[in-house]
Parts: sequence; C-alpha cells; structure tokens
Amino acid sequence: MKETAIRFRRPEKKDGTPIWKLIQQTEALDVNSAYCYILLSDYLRDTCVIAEEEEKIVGFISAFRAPSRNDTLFVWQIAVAPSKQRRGIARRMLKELLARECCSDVVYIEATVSPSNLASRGLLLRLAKDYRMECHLSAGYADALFPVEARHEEELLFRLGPLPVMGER
Ligand SMILES: CC(=O)NCC[C@H](N)C(=O)O
Repeated sequence: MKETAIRFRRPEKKDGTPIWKLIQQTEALDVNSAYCYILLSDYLRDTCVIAEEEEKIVGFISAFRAPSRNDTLFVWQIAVAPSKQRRGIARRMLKELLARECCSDVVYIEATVSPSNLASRGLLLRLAKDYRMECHLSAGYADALFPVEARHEEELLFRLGPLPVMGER
C-alpha cells in the first residue's frame, strides 16, 4: 500500500475539536475537554505538534515548559490514530518538536506514562537510546490520587536527559 506523506506542524485553534476526537480514538489516554485542546492549540501551540496525512489529523503531542524549571519540557500526551500506529509517527513528532528553535535550550524531558501504555514507554526508551540520554523512572502520580470511580492507573515519571545540542538532534 502506498505510504502517503505525513506533515508536521503547530496546531491552530480550529484543530482543538479534531484533536479531542483523536484522543478518544486512542482509548489509552485521558480525554480532556475540547476546550483544553483548543486552549493548548492557542496558548501552547509552540510546544504542541500535529501530524496530518491528506489534511486529516493522525497524531498529536502536547507539551509545555515546566514553569519552575525552564530547562525541562513536560510532554503531556502523545497520541497516534490506531490505524496509523507502528509507522514511527510519534517518534517523528517528538523529534520535530525537539528540533524547534523554541526548544533549543531544553535539556530534560519529563513525561508520565501508565504501565499499560507500552507504546509511550517504548517511545521514550527509544528516544533516550537515539539521543544517548539517561532515562530515570520514578514514582509520578499514584493511582490513589485519582478518583476511585476513574479506576486510573498510576502514572510513572520518566525523566530523560541531557538532550544533545540542537545540531545533533
Ligand atoms: C506521554 C503520555 O501520553 N502520557 C499520558 C499521560 C496521561 N495518562 C494522559 O493521558 O494525559
């Protein structure tokens, strides 16, 4: 089957609702409000990524600088449409984000990943290997922090770094 080109870009406000629908399709992430994805696509668009194929959104990454630690980029959600997974789209989105001028002074990446989210776990471990970074796992958010009804898994904290300088990313 012909592989069509995937385009990577910053999101725009109009992408908020399609992102919200994509997150629901993954059945692996916390579905935030559509308002949250519109807000991310407006105020935090410089550290968010859209992957699109023939004008259709097939991937999304949300991230932001940790306000108290400017050298750290917190990667919030990594999502790829179920029918488009295992094509390296998440890895290409992450590398596109880290190659942006606005991330040139990022030294560490942090993200929380539930034990069942093997795709994101594998992606982060592979990124650490690609960029020859250390990867430290620690307790992130215990399941007890979440409402019992949510039956939410714990979120393990991944901290990767130091990132290579821009020219080597
Ligand atoms: C890296 C990533 O996608 N983490 C997910 C964190 C959390 N479960 C969420 O979905 O926002």
